[in-house]
Amino acid sequence: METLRIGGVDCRSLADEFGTPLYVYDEAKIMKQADDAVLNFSSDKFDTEVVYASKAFSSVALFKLLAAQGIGFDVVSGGELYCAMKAGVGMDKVYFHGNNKSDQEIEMALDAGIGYFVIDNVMECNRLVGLAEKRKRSTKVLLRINPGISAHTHEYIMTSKPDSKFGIYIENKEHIYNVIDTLKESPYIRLAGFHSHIGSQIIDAESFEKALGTMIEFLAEMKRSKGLDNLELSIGGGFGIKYVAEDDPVPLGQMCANLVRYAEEALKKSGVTISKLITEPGRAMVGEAGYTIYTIGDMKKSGDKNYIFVDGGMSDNIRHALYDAEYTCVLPEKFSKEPQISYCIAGKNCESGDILIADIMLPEAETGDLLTIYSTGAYGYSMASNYNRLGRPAVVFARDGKARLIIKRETYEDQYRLEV
Ligand SMILES: Cc1ncc(COP(=O)(O)O)c(C=O)c1O
Ligand SMILES: N[C@@H](CCCC[NH3+])C(=O)O
Repeated sequence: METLRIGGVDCRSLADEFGTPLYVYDEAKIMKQADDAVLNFSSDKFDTEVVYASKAFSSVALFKLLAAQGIGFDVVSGGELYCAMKAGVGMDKVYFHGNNKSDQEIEMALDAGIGYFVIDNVMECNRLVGLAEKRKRSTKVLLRINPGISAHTHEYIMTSKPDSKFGIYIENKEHIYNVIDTLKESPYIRLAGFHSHIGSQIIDAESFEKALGTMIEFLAEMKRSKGLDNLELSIGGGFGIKYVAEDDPVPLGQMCANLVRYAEEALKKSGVTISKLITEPGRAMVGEAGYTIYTIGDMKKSGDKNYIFVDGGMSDNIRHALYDAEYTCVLPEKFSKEPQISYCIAGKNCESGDILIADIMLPEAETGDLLTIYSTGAYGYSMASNYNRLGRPAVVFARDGKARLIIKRETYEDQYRLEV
């Protein structure tokens, strides 16, 4: 029988061995994305580094896999940093992001000897300088600049509007100079460069080029006004992936190659140099490699909707409820049957918005069938919750016909353990 295999393992075997709902990653797909990014993000004019934005999905197994490919890590919390530490990744390749790092998180990162803090605002800069001095720890810093580029994506995941909560707006020279001058005085902290990130799931290459061009002009201005040159520049991540048939994103490797070439040309024109160009893909590294397998439970017709209820829902994937995100799915054991019925795929959470796919044509479904949603590898598990006290699913890596558990299913007991 024709069926869907992930990493060479069929969905029924995965469901029987690990239960459902289940997150499954095709390990070879992740490695290919990592390889493509590292190979194509390179230049003979400056150093380059690919950093994985681990908010998309973090786990010790994944961090080990990516570290072995030479990739660095963007973390935004003590928790993500802890995961990187447990995976034993090189701390010099860790970048600590976030717009409200606590003192405790800053101290943890300083003590761990991370490579870079990406400073979000003036207050954070002052706290970091004070804490580094108190602990006698040195570190490098990138300052996050909001270049004010509006990219075509969902409003909730744009980060570069002038009033965005992230970074310092490019026109706010008072705050930018304040950070630069403060860091100049610090014996422990060195300003290594600047960072920008314009949003997520951006499909048009033009927005990235605009942001890069704006940041290079900004570097030229910093050279003129502050004598800063040959700094590092991070252009963030945000590269879109394919969720549904209409999505046609530029492949990650191609995007990386284009951005490097664009940067080389823009730098030449503007007369500034950089020592390193950094990019931070999250979604594009893991999104399309991830699948969620559910078991179909009850079904019902309500109004003109044919509901399929699955054994998970917004608690394991909130993206449709939050951003109207679209997905596609199959019944993996009815792979070769003609789609003939329009279904609404809903979860078991107690919320009307608990929908995973609003409308999709599938072959006739029955209770007990498996249902597999594609491209759930980014911001699925990482944004999962315990709503209604459903446990987070297990996560599995599959490769060459073998599957291995990398995160256990959360049990009632796991939740009860936190009670006092
Ligand atoms: C600072 C920063 N870098 C990188 C990313 C990764 O974004 P994406 O997963 O869209 O590639 C994000 C998230 O949008 C981010 O906030
Ligand atoms: N979590 C979002 C994107 C935000 C990316 C992080 N700044 C998503 O699922 O698409």
